[in-house]
Amino acid sequence: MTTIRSELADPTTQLADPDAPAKLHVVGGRPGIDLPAAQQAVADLLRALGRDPDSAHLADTPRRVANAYAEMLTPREFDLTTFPNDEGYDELVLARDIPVQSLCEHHLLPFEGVAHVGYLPGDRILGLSKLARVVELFARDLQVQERLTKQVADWLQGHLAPKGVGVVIEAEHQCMSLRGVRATGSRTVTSSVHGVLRTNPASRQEFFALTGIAA
Ligand SMILES: Nc1nc2c(ncn2[C@@H]2O[C@H](COP(=O)(O)OP(=O)(O)OP(=O)(O)O)[C@@H](O)[C@H]2O)c(=O)[nH]1
Ligand SMILES: [Zn+2]
Repeated sequence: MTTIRSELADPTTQLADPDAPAKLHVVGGRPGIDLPAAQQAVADLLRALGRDPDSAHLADTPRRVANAYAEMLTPREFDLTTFPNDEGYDELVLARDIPVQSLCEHHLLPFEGVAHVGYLPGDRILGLSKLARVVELFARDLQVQERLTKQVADWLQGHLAPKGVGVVIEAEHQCMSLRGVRATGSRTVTSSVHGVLRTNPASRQEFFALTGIAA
């Protein structure tokens, strides 16, 4: 099997061709994280909040916080493994309840929930774990839920070229529960669908029914 490298979120490499490589190596980490600068910024923030970052209790906090943000903003790399659809499987494949953990770009607070990711295969089927890996690829970023949902759907459509793709994300935003409106327990639902799942009402309805969301 061939492994090729893809820039993060580059949708140019098609795997729809049966002769295409069976593995696409997807680069994980994001450029631009400067840990010493982040550490200094956390120390400055603590000071601005009236805390003493040099006190015994807080001495290691800037390092921990900088590392925590770096980890939360760095998706793991993986191989997008596909197989020929030799059996001509032509029904939906749906992975439900994939954990989603991301950071709201407005408040730098987490939003967490689940994604339901489905596709209608074309010439190739996808290793099942890869649906969760693609969710992580875009979730480990500063995000809004709408963009995250669309990026996962667009990326799968671009790289796998299936007959259709659907993504639903249900998440609770800590910026809406810990602070601000304090609407604890409210979950936001977003969706993005492509191909047959968008254009064919019966397929669309089946997809949303399988996710548990009324179409
Ligand atoms: N559309 C969208 N909005 C989000 C998301 N995450 C957080 N927000 C919202 O972004 C908005 C930012 O609004 P602002 O009025 O600038 O910020 P704010 O004063 O902190 O707002 P409050 O949260 O209402 O106190 C808030 O309404 C958040 O709830 C998201 O994923 N998608
Ligand atoms: Zn927010």
